[in-house]
Amino acid sequence: MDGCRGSLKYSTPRRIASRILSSLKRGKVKRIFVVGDSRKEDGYGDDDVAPPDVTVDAPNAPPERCKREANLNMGIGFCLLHLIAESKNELQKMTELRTQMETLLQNVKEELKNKDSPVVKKLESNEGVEESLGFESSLISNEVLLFDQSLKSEDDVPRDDEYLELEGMGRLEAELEAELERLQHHLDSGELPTNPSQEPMEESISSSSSSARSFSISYGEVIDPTNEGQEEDFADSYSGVPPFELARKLHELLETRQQERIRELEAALERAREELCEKEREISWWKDTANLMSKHIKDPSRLNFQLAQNSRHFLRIVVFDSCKLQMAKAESNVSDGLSLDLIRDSLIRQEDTIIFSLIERARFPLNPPTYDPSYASIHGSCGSLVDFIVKQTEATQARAGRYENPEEHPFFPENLPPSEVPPYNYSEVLHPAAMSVNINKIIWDMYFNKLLPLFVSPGDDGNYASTAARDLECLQAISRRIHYGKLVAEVKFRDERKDYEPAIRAQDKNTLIKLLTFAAVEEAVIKRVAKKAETFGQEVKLGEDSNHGKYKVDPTIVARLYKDWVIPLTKEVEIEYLLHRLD
Ligand SMILES: C=C(O[C@@H]1C=C(C(=O)O)C=C[C@H]1O)C(=O)O
Repeated sequence: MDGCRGSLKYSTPRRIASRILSSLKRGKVKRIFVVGDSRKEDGYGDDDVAPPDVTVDAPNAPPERCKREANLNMGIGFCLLHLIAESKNELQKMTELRTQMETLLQNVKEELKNKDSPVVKKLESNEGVEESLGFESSLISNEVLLFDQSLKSEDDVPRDDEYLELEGMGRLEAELEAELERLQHHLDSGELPTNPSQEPMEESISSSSSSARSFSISYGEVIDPTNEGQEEDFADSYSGVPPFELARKLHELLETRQQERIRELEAALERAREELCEKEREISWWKDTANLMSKHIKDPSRLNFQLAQNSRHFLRIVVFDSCKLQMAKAESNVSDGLSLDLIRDSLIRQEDTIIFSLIERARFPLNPPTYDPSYASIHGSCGSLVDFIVKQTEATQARAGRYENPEEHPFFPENLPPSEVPPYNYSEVLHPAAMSVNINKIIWDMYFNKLLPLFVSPGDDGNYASTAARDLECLQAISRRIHYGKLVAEVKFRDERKDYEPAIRAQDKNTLIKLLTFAAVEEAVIKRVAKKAETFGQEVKLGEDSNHGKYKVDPTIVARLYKDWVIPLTKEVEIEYLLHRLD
């Protein structure tokens, strides 16, 4: 280090430049010239010096004045050459000094890495630190700082969250610069401080030392004093801002920066998690939709009430449009086989089914426990036994494709499973509005609360499950017949479109009922079902012609069923369907 100190006795390039500038200011040269950046360590050679740009006061000055100025310029030129040569020497020595300092720094680093090194032991044993070590420690801190800055310089533009840190780094730089200036001052004066107590830095040392007491963790290669005594001793032997203080500030800055970064990353992670959940929900939704689409889009006429209940709004719109298109095709096709006669034939045939189902149900007494919700508590089911039977049967039949047929309507459409059988190409006759017409709740209420008590005997024979199964058959037959009103309405609408359309547009139910009603047909239906009930419900005995008025189901009740409920509810379905026929 002695050699280093000796080499620093020379004037610095900065001082040389300032002398030149001050001398030029005293002269008549108006514009100054640049010798070179004195802070550059590699400096300029003679060839590197830019030619001085000298301008005299006036181009047409008297000859004596020009001569004086030429002499002055020459003098300045010689002076400059001399100074440049001195600067070059100075820079060379600075370079050597730097090399020596780097070597020394490297040695200290290696020693610090080695726990048994005498330097560390010296620090740990609180035997004081030589001035040179203080200087090197400062350099180490400086190097760590520069290292950090070099990392930051990878980002050309500092991020917003780095401004705080940059501010801190600026403070550190200022402190280091002050330190270097103090060093420069000593170099200029030809001596280095050997005894810190003689320096006018006691205050600074004192404050730095006290703040360094809170320093507990060393960063990188900075030496960490482990107790107060060490710090004080170290501060005593140090002439400027202690390396501990610089390292502590650097450490705090880095810690703050890392904590902020962690918080940012955690927030980003949380946001990403939420977005992921949302995406998963969306994917699951699209999967459901795709399943429904794949099952129904091939044959939109098979869309039933279940789809109307379960599918999402947009799916309804898509399928609805598809259905409308196919409806137009169906209407233009005269051979779709739809006629009032055929429909009436079907209704007549269904009378048989209804009457036979009533006869079957009449085999059992009322069996009240079948309808008592408190009678049985079946796992996974709530409600009565008949509720359980109907729900389970409908679920099974739904999987078997029953409700793919537009003529079938479930009593519990909620949460019905989809069909698992290959689709059948049912004829596309009805308007899509048919999907939303399901009056099974009314039928359910009518059947259990009004009809059933009329045609079954009171009593309890314990056959509740069979009783419920027979009830379901009656319900399904009656429901099928009543919802056939959609087809009746469609055919009548097509036959007399010009009469129906104004009433539909006006949503005029009374006019629609008048258009739909055929009183003679209704009367014939009622008479026929009564006769069928007599025929189907008679006791057939060999050798006897007369039944003696005993029927399995009272024919008058069957007639009443049709008169009071089946025909009116059929017409209600017709009206509901027609009201949306032009949607
Ligand atoms: C079903 C028809 O439409 C209406 C309803 C009837 C019924 O439900 O049986 C009978 C006659 C009409 O009033 C039809 O004309 O056949």
